[in-house]
This record gives sequence, C-alpha cells and structure tokens, in this order.
Amino acid sequence: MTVVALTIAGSDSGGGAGIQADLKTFQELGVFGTSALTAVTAQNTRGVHGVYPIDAQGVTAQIRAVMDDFNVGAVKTGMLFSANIIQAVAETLQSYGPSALVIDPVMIAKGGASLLLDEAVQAMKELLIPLASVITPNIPEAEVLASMSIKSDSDVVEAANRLLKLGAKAVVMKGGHRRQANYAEDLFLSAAGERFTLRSEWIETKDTHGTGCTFSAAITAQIAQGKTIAESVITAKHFIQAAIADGLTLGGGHGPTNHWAYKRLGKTAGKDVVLID
Ligand SMILES: Nc1ncnc2c1ncn2[C@@H]1O[C@H](COP(=O)(O)OP(=O)(O)O)[C@@H](O)[C@H]1O
Ligand SMILES: Cc1ncc(COP(=O)(O)OP(=O)(O)O)c(N)n1
Repeated sequence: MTVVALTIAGSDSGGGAGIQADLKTFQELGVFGTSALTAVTAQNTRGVHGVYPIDAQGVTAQIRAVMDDFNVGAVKTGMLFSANIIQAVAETLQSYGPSALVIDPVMIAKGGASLLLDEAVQAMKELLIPLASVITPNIPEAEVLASMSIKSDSDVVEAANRLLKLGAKAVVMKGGHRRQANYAEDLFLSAAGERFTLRSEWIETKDTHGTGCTFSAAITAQIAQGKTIAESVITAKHFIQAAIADGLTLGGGHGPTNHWAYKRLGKTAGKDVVLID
C-alpha cells in the first residue's frame, strides 16, 4: 500500500529547505509526498530575498484538495507566516478529524529573515500546538514559544515541559543552536512520560541549510508508515545526521543537506547516533 504524507509549508526556490526539502525526504523514506504551499520565498543558499505569502483561502483549498482525495497518514507544518494562515490550517485540519501532526514551528531562516510574523506567535500557541502529535522547535523557537531564555540543560527541560502544557503530545528540543562539546543533542519528552536524548557527533560544516525541515519531514514520513513518535524521531535523527555528514557544497552560502545520504551511505554515514535514557 502506498503511504501518503502532506506537508503544509513554504517554497524555497533554492531547494534546500521548505516544501522542497520535505518532498525529497518523503521520497527517500518511501512515502508519497503531497503539499499545500503557504508562501513562495525567493531564496538560495545565501539567504531569503523575498517572501510572497499565499492567501489563507488558497491554503485551505490546497489542504482540502489533498485530504478529500487521499488517505493521508501524517501531516507536517513548516513555514506558516501569518496568523490568518495558521487559523486556516488549524480549522481545516480539525474538520478532517484527528490526524498525526508534526509541527516544525519555523520562525527565522539561517540568514535572519523572518518566516513567521510576530503577530502569528500567539495563534501558533493557541490554535496549532494543541493539535500537535509532536513539535520540533530549535532553541530560539522554543525560547519564543515558552517565553523564557534557554541557557542550561534544565532550561531545555523546563521549556519542553511548557510546550507540553500548551497541548503538544510530544516535543523534540533540537540542539543545532546549542552545541554540547563535540555533540549535537536533541531532547525528546512526551506527555506520556517518555524521555530520552539523542546524541550525535557534531559535524563541522557550513552546509546546514534546511536541517530542521528535513528532520521534521523524516519524522512525518516515519509516523505515516505506522511508527511510534519515539521510533520516528530516532530514525529521523539518523537521517539528518547522514544528510549533514555528507552535505552538498552547493551555492555560495549555507549549502543544503544531502537527502540521498541515508540510503546511499548507510544509517549515519559513519557518524554514530547514541540514545541516552
Ligand atoms: N553541525 C551539526 N552537526 C550535527 N547535527 C546537527 C548540526 N546542526 C544541526 N544538527 C542537527 O540537525 C537537526 C536540526 O536541528 P537545528 O539545526 O537546531 O534545527 P533548525 O534547522 O530548525 O534550526 C537536529 O537533529 C540537530 O541536532
Ligand atoms: C520556505 C522555508 N521554510 C523553512 C525554512 C527554514 O528552514 P530550516 O530547516 O530551519 O533551515 P534554515 O533556514 O535554518 O537553514 C526556510 N529557510 N525556508
């Protein structure tokens, strides 16, 4: 049976992040990818040169077109840009009943461009996060959503707990903005009480464009195929580790990760991922 996943996100013309990263990841993990565009960005490895949002009605129509025709195993959201779009996405998904939902709360691109208006943060907290099977913030995003600064390990745990209180069933606090010695550590916490850290070797590279999109898309693909949230997060960490380890040096800025690496080079391309309870 062909498994279908839906990504609701922005387009990255440079192909490393956004909808393009999601669809490449779905494909590599054996899932048929569908999409609803929220915005078009004029973007490359050097930065974001323009943001052109789709109106909320258009976003709703795309989601409906997919949901009315396919049996969608899991949905992910990426760049949502405005409160109007967030409201449209939340209401439309709810009208189809509960489905597995991975929220990557995209706010700011690597070069500093804003991909979420300030006015949209409250809508994300109130309307969307309560629907999340899992939310995958990086540290700056978690600071905004949890309304606190994150400096220590205990801050990471406290912020994750605050996100669970907003209604998410699970949280992955990504460690790409908080290097720990030679490691990139992601903390998984669930409302059901599961907790573990995924530790991988830190890879010295500037080619990390789209890491968050690729990681959350890999989680979505796994959930769509019937894996538990925890199993999906573990596989996704292997996928992103391989994709960064064998990154593509394309363009003059932050090059994209390599979506082929996980299948071509083996689980982690020689870079281990360790699960710490
Ligand atoms: N230099 C790196 N080496 C190894 N893993 C990394 C590196 N940078 C990011 N990661 C991993 O990539 C994933 C995405 O994290 P992060 O970069 O924090 O997200 P975002 O792209 O949303 O800012 C996480 O699993 C994180 O641990
Ligand atoms: C269209 C679009 N969506 C999301 C992002 C952010 O992607 P992310 O994976 O967080 O990677 P970086 O931008 O931090 O490299 C984006 N840039 N564009």
